[in-house]
This record gives sequence, structure tokens and C-alpha cells, in this order.
Amino acid sequence: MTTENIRTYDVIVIGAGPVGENVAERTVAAGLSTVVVESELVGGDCSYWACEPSKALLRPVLFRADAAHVPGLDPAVEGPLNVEAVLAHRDHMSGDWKDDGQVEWLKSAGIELLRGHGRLVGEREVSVKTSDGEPVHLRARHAVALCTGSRAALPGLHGIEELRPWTSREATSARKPPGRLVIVGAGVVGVEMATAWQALGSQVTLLARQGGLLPRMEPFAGEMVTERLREAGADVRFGVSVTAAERTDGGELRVTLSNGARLAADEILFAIGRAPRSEDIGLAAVGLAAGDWLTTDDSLTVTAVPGNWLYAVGDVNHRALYTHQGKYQARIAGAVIAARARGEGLDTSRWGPHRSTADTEAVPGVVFTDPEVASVGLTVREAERTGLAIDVIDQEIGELAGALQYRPDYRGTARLVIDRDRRTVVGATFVGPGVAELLYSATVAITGEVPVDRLWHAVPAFPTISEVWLRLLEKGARR
Ligand SMILES: Cc1cc2nc3c(=O)[nH]c(=O)nc-3n(C[C@H](O)[C@H](O)[C@H](O)COP(=O)(O)OP(=O)(O)OC[C@H]3O[C@@H](n4cnc5c(N)ncnc54)[C@H](O)[C@@H]3O)c2cc1C
Ligand SMILES: NC(=O)c1ccc[n+]([C@@H]2O[C@H](COP(=O)([O-])OP(=O)(O)OC[C@H]3O[C@@H](n4cnc5c(N)ncnc54)[C@H](O)[C@@H]3O)[C@@H](O)[C@H]2O)c1
Repeated sequence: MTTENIRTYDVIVIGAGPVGENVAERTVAAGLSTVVVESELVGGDCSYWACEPSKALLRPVLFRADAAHVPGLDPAVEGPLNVEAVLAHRDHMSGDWKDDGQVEWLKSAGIELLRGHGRLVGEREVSVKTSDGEPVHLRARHAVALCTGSRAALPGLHGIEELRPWTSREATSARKPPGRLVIVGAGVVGVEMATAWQALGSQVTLLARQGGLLPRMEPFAGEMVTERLREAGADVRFGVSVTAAERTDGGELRVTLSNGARLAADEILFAIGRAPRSEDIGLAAVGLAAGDWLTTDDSLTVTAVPGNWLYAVGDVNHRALYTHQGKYQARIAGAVIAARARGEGLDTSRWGPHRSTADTEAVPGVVFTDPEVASVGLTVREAERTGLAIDVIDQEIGELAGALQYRPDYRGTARLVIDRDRRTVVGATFVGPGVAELLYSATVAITGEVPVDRLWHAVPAFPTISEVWLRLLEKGARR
């Protein structure tokens, strides 16, 4: 190796997804020289095969569901969606799968980019196989942050390669709606993609292994989404999975289900969860097992590696698989790296700047289905599992004047989970049209540990859906 190919930086970040970009932005802002290594597109899955394209596909579907029920506006949205225009907008929102804009942003932030595949080769040492085949050896004075994200998990089905199944990547970037689409898995990807492709013209069959959709959320969320998907024409089946599948020479898929039923389809999407992108990043060189999720403490430091120089941030640490939560971790990790580089101690008090407490206390998430599902903190089931004494308050959102102004047939439910001893909100779920924007208020209530009696003084404007807070308080959240 020539000396020209050895480069030293304060910080090396592997993976330029939303999380890696934000770690680098924070460390550069703290005066630390930083290089980001990226093997595909700067921006990661979120920009090209996840958040951005999926939300661009879903926005017209949800907007039309509302508009079709607003008197006077309803005739304007009759008829099918303009699929070509929706897909063109999706392409635009995904940067046409080019990363020029994000590369410019990196430059403007003073972050260096090295294109290639990065692997750890020792303590603070990374080897990069660049796209032109030239290996580059990187040394970090202070830290290496692994931000390599996750990929779609696939089941151990016999002959799965020959099936050419869709994963989240194909489901978000497909050039046209398949005639018949089977979706396996009823988590967030499964229900969002079922909502989008059914509305764009596919006949969707959604297979849930459990007895309902969105099994990790409050049960009423999955029930309302099921009802709407069925009304939209999707075939939603519970308690089933796929036991065998084959693609015929003509290209048709023949799928056998666990209950013995058979289906014919044009495409099959596996949306059964994620696997870490950690199988080929040199984990063995630092004594870790390849292919595992990386365990960190609340400062995002990899606990099994001594020396406080290795960090794992975003999906790859499996703490909370959302872009916004990974970016929150990135801000914390950046502050931790900067403090350690300056030789300062960490403030890891409960809500201190060096502890990602929200990962365990208040992870917000929105499922962009019809109706929307927005949740943060604990569900009733989770609170009961932790042994917390709770009060549970439910409110039909459709009873509010603001909801009826939004659309006259409004149906939706809100639930607060209250810590009975501390009298603070520990969980909130809202299901209904337009509830995504309610979520931040609940997130502030949880992270601010605002006593519910104080919430009584936070007055929601009339007539808005936020008035649901008042009804919840009137029903007993307030003493
Ligand atoms: C269909 C779908 C929809 C989603 N919608 C939302 C949403 O609406 N809102 C939300 O908050 N979250 C959403 N998510 C989750 C979100 O996409 C992830 O949480 C987020 O992308 C994680 O960011 P990350 O930076 O950790 O990983 P990624 O975005 O996966 O980025 C990791 C980057 O690292 C690179 N990389 C990996 N290994 C190496 C290596 N060895 N060398 C160099 N580079 C490497 C990869 O090429 C990639 O660019 C969605 C996920 C899916 C699948
Ligand atoms: N709007 C958003 O913010 C958004 C959208 C999409 C994805 N995401 C993130 O991406 C992550 C991954 O989403 P996902 O839907 O792939 O995973 P998930 O973990 O949410 O759901 C996967 C589902 O598949 C089921 N399953 C697992 N193995 C199966 C099998 N062999 N057969 C049938 N069912 C099986 C699981 O029981 C589970 O219900 C989520 O955790 C979420 O955080 C977020």
C-alpha cells in the first residue's frame, strides 16, 4: 500500500444514509475533520427506496380519501388516480435515483465523501474498496461511526431466488402497478404498500401471520386500517403465511399458503421486517460477529468494543428503525464524539445531551395508511408488561367539531396511556384522517413529562382535531 492511499481524519463515518449524513454534519460543526464512506447513493434507503418514494405514492391516495368526502369537492376527485403522474412525482421525490443534490449538501457542510465499500480492519482503521478498484486506508484520530442501515429480511423459503420477489426496494420503485400483488407481512411496510398499490390499480392480497394488521400497535389501529383496505378492494387474510411459491416459465407466481390455500399472482412482496447491513463491514476485526445488529449503550457507543471509539447509529443498532429517530441518535452521537475528542466528560443524565433517552421513552411513528396511524411511547400492552400502573382514556375523534369540519364522515380514535403515579402521559395513539400532525404534541407531553393537570392549561384552537386533547382530559386524564 502506498502512503498516498492512507488518509487520516478525526472521524470516519461508514454509510451516508440520513443517519451517517447527520453524524458527519454534527462532528464537522464541532470542528472535527470527517469523511463519509458510501457504497451506493448518498441519502441511503430513506431517500430512494423507503420514506420518500413511499410517501409520494401514498399522498394522493390519502388526499383523495379525504377529498372524496368533502361536500362540493367530491365530484372533482371521482375516477381512478392518474397513475403515470403519481409515479412521475414519486420519481421526482426520489431524486430520479441520483444523489447530486445530497452530494452538494455534503460539500456545503464541509464533509468529505469517499465512494466505495468500507470495512473495519482494526482499532480506528477502515479499509475502503473504492469504485475504481483502488483500495484506500483510512485512520481515525477519534471515532468510527457505523451507519450502514438495514435491508429487507427474506424468509427461508425453498427456491426464493428464482421467485424474484419484491422487497421494499422494488415496492417503492416499480415502474408500473402489477396486476395481482401478494404482500406477505402486516407491519408498516406491508400495510403502506397495500394501501398504495391497491389504489394505483393492483389487486392486492395482504397476508398477516397474526390475527390482525400492525400487531405492535393498539389493536384499534389495525382494525380500522383493515376495514378501509377491504373497502378499497384488497383481500386481507389473517393467521396465514406462505409455505411455498414458484414462478412459472410464463412469469406467473403460484403461491401456497400455510392453510393450504393457493394463489396466483404477478408479484410477491416480502415485508417481514429488516436485517442489519453488518455482514461485510469487518466486524470480526474488532471481535464482533458479522451479520448481527450492533448493541450500543445510550450514548450510541458499541459496548462490546473497548476504548469508546466505535459507534453504531441508526437502523444498524436496532434501537428504533425510523429516519427521524436515527437522526436524533446522530445528533447525540455527534455530541458524544465531540465531547470525548475535547477530553470532556459526558452528561448522561436522563435528558442530558449525551444520552438518547427518547429511544426508549418516546419513539414517534406515523403509518401513512387510510386512515393514518400515529403513535408515540407505550401501548397499553407494553405498559402492562413493564408493570406500570396506568389509566387508559379513549376518545372518538369523530365527535369533535374540528373533525367534522375536516370531513363530515370522520371516524377515528385517540388513546392516552397515563402513568397513574406520576400523572404524566407515557403513551398516545391517534387513528384517523390527518392525525399525523397531532403526534408532536403527544411527543412533547411525554418527553417534557408534563403533568396532565398542566395540560389542562394548553388550550387547543377551535375547531381543530387537536381538541381531542381537551376531551381526553375532560374524560379523566385530569384529576
Ligand atoms: C418502505 C419503507 C418506508 C419507510 N418509511 C419511513 C418513513 O416514512 N419515515 C421514517 O422515519 N422511516 C421510514 N422508514 C425507515 C427508514 O427508511 C430507515 O429507518 C432509515 O433509512 C435508516 O437510516 P440509516 O441511515 O440508518 O440507514 P440507510 O438509510 O439504510 O442508509 C445506510 C447507508 O449505508 C450505506 N452502506 C451500507 N454498508 C456500507 C459499507 N460497508 N460501506 C459504505 N456504505 C455502506 C448504504 O448504501 C446506505 O446508503 C421506511 C423504511 C422502509 C423500508
Ligand atoms: N411510515 C414509517 O415511518 C415507516 C414505513 C415503513 C417502514 N418503516 C420502518 O421499517 C421497519 C420495517 O418495516 P416492516 O414492515 O418490514 O417490518 P415490521 O417489523 O414492522 O413488520 C413485519 C411483520 O411481518 C411479520 N412476519 C415476520 N416474518 C414473517 C413470515 N415469515 N411470514 C409472514 N409474516 C411475517 C411480523 O410478524 C411483522 O408483523 C419498521 O420497523 C418501521 O420502523 C417505517
